[in-house]
Amino acid sequence: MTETYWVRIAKDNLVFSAGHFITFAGGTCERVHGHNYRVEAEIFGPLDENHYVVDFIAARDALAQIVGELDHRMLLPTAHPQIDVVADGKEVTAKFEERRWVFPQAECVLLPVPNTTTELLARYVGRRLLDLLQERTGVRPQHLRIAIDENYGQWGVCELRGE
Ligand SMILES: Nc1nc2c(c(=O)[nH]1)N=C([C@H](O)[C@H](O)COP(=O)(O)OP(=O)(O)OP(=O)(O)O)CN2
Repeated sequence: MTETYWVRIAKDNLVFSAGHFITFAGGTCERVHGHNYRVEAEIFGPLDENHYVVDFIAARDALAQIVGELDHRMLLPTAHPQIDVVADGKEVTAKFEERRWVFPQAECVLLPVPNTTTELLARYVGRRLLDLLQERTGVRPQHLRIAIDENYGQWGVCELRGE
Protein backbone atom coordinates (compact mmCIF):
# COMPACT_ATOMS: atom_id res chain seq x y z
CA MET A 1 0.00 0.00 0.00
CA THR A 2 1.46 3.41 -0.89
CA GLU A 3 0.44 6.71 0.62
CA THR A 4 0.42 10.03 -1.23
CA TYR A 5 -0.27 13.32 0.48
CA TRP A 6 -1.10 16.73 -0.77
CA VAL A 7 -2.80 19.90 0.36
CA ARG A 8 -5.29 21.85 -1.67
CA ILE A 9 -5.78 25.59 -1.21
CA ALA A 10 -8.98 26.86 -2.79
CA LYS A 11 -10.31 29.96 -1.11
CA ASP A 12 -12.86 32.54 -2.16
CA ASN A 13 -10.42 35.44 -1.72
CA LEU A 14 -7.79 33.97 -4.07
CA VAL A 15 -9.08 35.97 -7.01
CA PHE A 16 -7.44 38.69 -9.08
CA SER A 17 -8.97 41.05 -11.62
CA ALA A 18 -6.59 41.84 -14.43
CA GLY A 19 -6.44 43.04 -18.01
CA HIS A 20 -4.75 41.17 -20.83
CA PHE A 21 -4.88 40.26 -24.48
CA ILE A 22 -3.54 37.19 -26.22
CA THR A 23 -2.77 36.17 -29.76
CA PHE A 24 -4.03 32.95 -31.26
CA ALA A 25 -4.17 31.18 -34.60
CA GLY A 26 -0.80 32.63 -35.58
CA GLY A 27 -1.62 36.29 -36.05
CA THR A 28 -4.94 37.19 -34.46
CA CYS A 29 -4.60 39.56 -31.54
CA GLU A 30 -7.48 40.06 -29.11
CA ARG A 31 -8.71 43.45 -27.92
CA VAL A 32 -7.71 44.37 -24.37
CA HIS A 33 -10.16 42.88 -21.91
CA GLY A 34 -10.21 41.64 -18.34
CA HIS A 35 -11.09 38.61 -16.26
CA ASN A 36 -11.70 37.83 -12.62
CA TYR A 37 -9.17 35.02 -12.32
CA ARG A 38 -9.60 32.43 -9.56
CA VAL A 39 -6.51 30.58 -8.35
CA GLU A 40 -6.27 27.17 -6.69
CA ALA A 41 -3.15 25.24 -5.69
CA GLU A 42 -2.35 21.63 -4.87
CA ILE A 43 1.01 20.90 -3.28
CA PHE A 44 2.30 17.34 -3.05
CA GLY A 45 5.04 15.85 -0.92
CA PRO A 46 6.07 13.86 2.12
CA LEU A 47 4.83 14.72 5.60
CA ASP A 48 7.11 16.83 7.77
CA GLU A 49 7.63 16.72 11.55
CA ASN A 50 4.19 18.33 12.00
CA HIS A 51 2.63 15.72 9.72
CA TYR A 52 2.04 18.50 7.19
CA VAL A 53 2.89 18.49 3.48
CA VAL A 54 3.09 22.25 3.90
CA ASP A 55 1.51 24.55 6.44
CA PHE A 56 -1.86 25.72 5.06
CA ILE A 57 -1.15 29.16 6.46
CA ALA A 58 2.19 29.54 4.67
CA ALA A 59 0.68 28.34 1.38
CA ARG A 60 -2.44 30.48 1.76
CA ASP A 61 -0.48 33.63 2.61
CA ALA A 62 2.01 33.12 -0.23
CA LEU A 63 -0.86 32.69 -2.70
CA ALA A 64 -2.59 35.79 -1.32
CA GLN A 65 0.63 37.75 -1.90
CA ILE A 66 0.87 36.55 -5.51
CA VAL A 67 -2.80 37.34 -6.17
CA GLY A 68 -2.27 40.80 -4.68
CA GLU A 69 0.67 41.41 -7.01
CA LEU A 70 -1.52 40.65 -10.04
CA ASP A 71 -4.78 42.27 -8.91
CA HIS A 72 -5.94 45.38 -10.80
CA ARG A 73 -2.97 45.20 -13.17
CA MET A 74 -2.46 44.92 -16.88
CA LEU A 75 -0.65 41.64 -17.61
CA LEU A 76 1.82 41.88 -20.48
CA PRO A 77 4.02 39.14 -22.00
CA THR A 78 7.73 39.91 -22.38
CA ALA A 79 8.52 36.75 -24.38
CA HIS A 80 5.89 37.06 -27.10
CA PRO A 81 7.39 36.71 -30.58
CA GLN A 82 5.08 39.38 -32.08
CA ILE A 83 4.09 41.62 -29.16
CA ASP A 84 6.89 44.04 -28.34
CA VAL A 85 6.74 45.25 -24.72
CA VAL A 86 9.02 48.10 -23.63
CA ALA A 87 9.06 49.73 -20.18
CA ASP A 88 10.75 53.11 -19.64
CA GLY A 89 10.24 53.41 -15.88
CA LYS A 90 7.09 55.49 -16.22
CA GLU A 91 5.09 53.84 -18.97
CA VAL A 92 4.91 50.51 -20.73
CA THR A 93 4.35 50.46 -24.48
CA ALA A 94 3.12 47.30 -26.16
CA LYS A 95 3.06 47.01 -29.94
CA PHE A 96 1.52 44.41 -32.21
CA GLU A 97 1.76 45.16 -35.93
CA GLU A 98 0.10 48.59 -36.38
CA ARG A 99 -1.51 48.58 -32.94
CA ARG A 100 0.03 50.30 -29.91
CA TRP A 101 -1.05 50.44 -26.24
CA VAL A 102 0.51 52.62 -23.54
CA PHE A 103 -0.07 51.93 -19.83
CA PRO A 104 1.26 53.47 -16.60
CA GLN A 105 4.09 51.15 -15.57
CA ALA A 106 2.87 50.98 -11.96
CA GLU A 107 -0.37 49.45 -13.24
CA CYS A 108 1.34 46.68 -15.24
CA VAL A 109 2.96 43.36 -14.47
CA LEU A 110 5.47 42.24 -17.08
CA LEU A 111 5.45 38.47 -17.20
CA PRO A 112 8.21 36.29 -18.70
CA VAL A 113 5.74 34.33 -20.83
CA PRO A 114 5.15 34.08 -24.59
CA ASN A 115 1.39 34.69 -24.23
CA THR A 116 -0.81 35.52 -21.24
CA THR A 117 -2.95 32.42 -21.61
CA THR A 118 -4.45 30.98 -18.48
CA GLU A 119 -2.13 27.98 -18.73
CA LEU A 120 0.96 30.20 -18.75
CA LEU A 121 -0.42 32.40 -15.97
CA ALA A 122 -0.76 29.16 -13.96
CA ARG A 123 2.90 28.35 -14.70
CA TYR A 124 3.94 31.84 -13.57
CA VAL A 125 1.93 31.57 -10.33
CA GLY A 126 3.34 28.08 -9.69
CA ARG A 127 6.95 29.20 -10.06
CA ARG A 128 6.36 32.26 -7.89
CA LEU A 129 4.69 30.09 -5.24
CA LEU A 130 7.68 27.71 -5.19
CA ASP A 131 10.04 30.66 -4.66
CA LEU A 132 7.91 32.16 -1.89
CA LEU A 133 7.46 28.84 -0.08
CA GLN A 134 11.20 28.20 -0.22
CA GLU A 135 11.85 31.69 1.16
CA ARG A 136 9.26 31.39 3.93
CA THR A 137 9.48 27.75 4.99
CA GLY A 138 12.95 26.74 3.83
CA VAL A 139 11.40 23.91 1.84
CA ARG A 140 10.83 23.95 -1.91
CA PRO A 141 8.04 21.53 -2.81
CA GLN A 142 8.98 19.17 -5.61
CA HIS A 143 5.53 18.82 -7.07
CA LEU A 144 2.62 21.21 -7.32
CA ARG A 145 -0.36 21.98 -9.47
CA ILE A 146 -1.86 25.41 -10.05
CA ALA A 147 -5.29 25.82 -11.60
CA ILE A 148 -6.61 29.19 -12.76
CA ASP A 149 -10.18 29.83 -13.81
CA GLU A 150 -10.46 32.62 -16.37
CA ASN A 151 -14.17 32.65 -16.92
CA TYR A 152 -16.57 30.67 -14.68
CA GLY A 153 -15.33 27.15 -15.36
CA GLN A 154 -12.60 27.65 -17.98
CA TRP A 155 -9.53 26.41 -16.11
CA GLY A 156 -5.91 26.40 -17.24
CA VAL A 157 -3.76 24.06 -15.18
CA CYS A 158 0.00 23.75 -14.84
CA GLU A 159 1.76 20.97 -12.96
CA LEU A 160 5.38 21.59 -11.98
CA ARG A 161 7.74 18.83 -10.82
CA GLY A 162 11.30 19.15 -9.64
CA GLU A 163 11.77 22.87 -10.43
N1 LIG B 1 -6.95 27.12 -23.48
C1 LIG B 1 -7.19 28.44 -23.50
N2 LIG B 1 -8.12 28.91 -24.37
C2 LIG B 1 -8.37 30.23 -24.41
C3 LIG B 1 -7.72 31.11 -23.54
C4 LIG B 1 -6.75 30.58 -22.64
O1 LIG B 1 -6.13 31.31 -21.85
N3 LIG B 1 -6.53 29.26 -22.67
N4 LIG B 1 -8.02 32.43 -23.57
C5 LIG B 1 -8.91 32.93 -24.40
C6 LIG B 1 -9.17 34.40 -24.36
O2 LIG B 1 -8.64 35.05 -23.23
C7 LIG B 1 -10.61 34.79 -24.50
O3 LIG B 1 -10.77 36.19 -24.32
C8 LIG B 1 -11.52 34.15 -23.51
O4 LIG B 1 -12.75 34.12 -24.15
P1 LIG B 1 -14.12 34.06 -23.38
O5 LIG B 1 -14.12 32.97 -22.40
O6 LIG B 1 -15.18 34.06 -24.40
O7 LIG B 1 -14.03 35.37 -22.54
P2 LIG B 1 -14.86 36.65 -22.59
O8 LIG B 1 -14.25 37.58 -21.60
O9 LIG B 1 -15.01 37.13 -23.98
O10 LIG B 1 -16.22 36.15 -21.97
P3 LIG B 1 -17.69 36.09 -22.51
O11 LIG B 1 -18.37 35.21 -21.51
O12 LIG B 1 -17.62 35.49 -23.89
O13 LIG B 1 -18.15 37.49 -22.50
C9 LIG B 1 -9.60 32.10 -25.38
N5 LIG B 1 -9.28 30.71 -25.28
